[in-house]
Amino acid sequence: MPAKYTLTVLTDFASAHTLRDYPGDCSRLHGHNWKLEAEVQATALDKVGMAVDFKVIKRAAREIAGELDHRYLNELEPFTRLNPTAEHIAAYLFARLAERLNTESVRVSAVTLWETERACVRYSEEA
Ligand SMILES: Nc1nc2c(c(=O)[nH]1)N=C([C@H](O)[C@H](O)COP(=O)(O)OP(=O)(O)OP(=O)(O)O)CN2
Ligand SMILES: [Zn+2]
Repeated sequence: MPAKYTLTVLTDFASAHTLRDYPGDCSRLHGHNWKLEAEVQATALDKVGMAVDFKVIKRAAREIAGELDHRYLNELEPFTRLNPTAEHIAAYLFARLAERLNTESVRVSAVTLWETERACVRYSEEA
């Protein structure tokens, strides 16, 4: 079995949302300090001995999360039509990160999105 390295970086953003059709108080405007864990897997190291520089992953995660920072998520695509649940936000962040970071030897393998200190969702596309 080939070697596999899993790298994880953590970033955060603050944003507000309302959950449409939610039968409870989350249907009212409220905010979260979201924590995003971006997980990247690689099977090879470069000549420095890195799978991928943490800085590269951090920059991508910060820039993409930054677009959601201090925003009302329901006003942003794709959350004008997709409910901004933790599940949908995690899937969105996964797709954006994969688009930016995936190469022949590096793949975004999972995104874990913490909505509160006690609840998170992990999104991946593993079989
Ligand atoms: N599966 C999901 N469940 C919930 C989501 C979600 O995105 N996916 N979102 C919410 C709300 O956004 C809500 O703001 C979170 O509330 P809650 O988990 O109840 O957090 P609290 O810290 O306010 O509640 P405690 O009960 O004190 O932990 C709800 N569910
Ligand atoms: Zn919420």
